[in-house]
Amino acid sequence: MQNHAAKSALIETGHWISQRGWVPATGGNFSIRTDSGFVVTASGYHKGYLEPGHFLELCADGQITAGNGIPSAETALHLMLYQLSPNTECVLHTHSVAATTLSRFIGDDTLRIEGYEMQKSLRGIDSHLTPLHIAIFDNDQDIERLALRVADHHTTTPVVHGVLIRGHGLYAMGHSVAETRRHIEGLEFLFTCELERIKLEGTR
Ligand SMILES: CSCCC(=O)C(=O)COP(=O)(O)O
Ligand SMILES: [Zn+2]
Repeated sequence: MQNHAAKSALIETGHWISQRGWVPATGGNFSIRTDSGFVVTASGYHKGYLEPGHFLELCADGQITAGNGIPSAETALHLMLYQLSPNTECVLHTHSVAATTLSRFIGDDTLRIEGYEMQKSLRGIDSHLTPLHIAIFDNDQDIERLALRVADHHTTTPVVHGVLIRGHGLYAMGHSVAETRRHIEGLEFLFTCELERIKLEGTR
């Protein structure tokens, strides 16, 4: 994809994600793999109101080649996800209430989801009986260290659809912008269902 088309796709994706309440304030960041490297959102902007000037262009090794401002504070994690999965074309990071609270409630390092038809919204899953495992990493203000922890985990348990950062949000990935959006939407739905289920079970 060319840089111009990538920025347009992320602006439209930002509207869509923001309308769902998944990127409040300045939360979240987005990127796409391009013909010349990557396009990533600049740091500190509201992702529902992105403009063409709110992006940085990076070359394949992550160095800035064009754009104003500073790249997202979480760029290192985006770059690591592309490095781990050569077929990944887009990474979308959200700060939804469901992803933030569920990742804090689950004390384990994995969220296990099973029994939902909507698991089939994720690439490679064709039954509600196929267990879905989403890794949860403790949050860290040192994003390069966090990215290395994700890489270390990936060596034994490949990251396929995305990861949760505890008390922070979701990183979703896909082989196209459309697939990444479908993964975000499917995962957010599943997280909301799990939160509701946990709340209901508490009243039993
Ligand atoms: C209040 S948002 C805190 C930073 C963050 O987690 C995020 O997703 C946005 O950071 P960016 O530098 O990409 O704007
Ligand atoms: Zn974030």
